[in-house]
Amino acid sequence: MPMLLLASTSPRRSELLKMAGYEFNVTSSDVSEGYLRGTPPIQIVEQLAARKAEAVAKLNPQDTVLGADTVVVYKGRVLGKPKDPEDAKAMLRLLSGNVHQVYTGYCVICGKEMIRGHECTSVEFYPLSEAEISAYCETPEPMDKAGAYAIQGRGALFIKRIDGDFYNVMGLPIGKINRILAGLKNSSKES
Ligand SMILES: Cc1cn([C@H]2C[C@H](O)[C@@H](COP(=O)(O)OP(=O)(O)OP(=O)(O)O)O2)c(=O)[nH]c1=O
Repeated sequence: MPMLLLASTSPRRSELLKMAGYEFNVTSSDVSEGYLRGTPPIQIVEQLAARKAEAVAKLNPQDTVLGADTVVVYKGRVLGKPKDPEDAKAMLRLLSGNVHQVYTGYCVICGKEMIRGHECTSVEFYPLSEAEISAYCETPEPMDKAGAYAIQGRGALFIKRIDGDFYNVMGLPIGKINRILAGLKNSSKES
């Protein structure tokens, strides 16, 4: 039976799909997250999401596959996951007191159909003290998150304002994805 496959090991993406009532399997795509310096963020997240989905779809052509990728962008600088706690501190110093954008690219592949796109959310941080940044970076929370914070975790304390989809910041714009998946179901019923 055709399945929904999430081409992502991100526990947050699984959590959001589960919350939305989907039954799915998780498959790691093992796609390298490299991109060329200077590539626009929209291109980065859409291409990486497509690479992740394509790698899984190739091995599971009968299934519907969802890939996604999230980056944080501050003044044109693309911040992925920090390399180590010092890198995480440097990212948070940049974001402190400022507005940044979070881009999540997504790609859904179902047979010959491929739907890709992105969602952008603006996030404003309160000014953070050096003590706050250091204490946060002693916890594991920032290490596997783009921009070195988790809006859904203790990083919530940094947030002054957001403009856009909260779930997009967590790694998956679930409302939009649900509409795309529902559209696929309806179009397969019609044909
Ligand atoms: C900004 C932010 C990011 N994140 C997470 C979402 C993503 O999981 C992660 C960015 O890394 P990604 O490379 O998008 O995803 P991933 O490595 O976790 O999973 P995979 O490559 O297998 O798809 O940062 C949060 O959980 N909360 C936040 O507030």
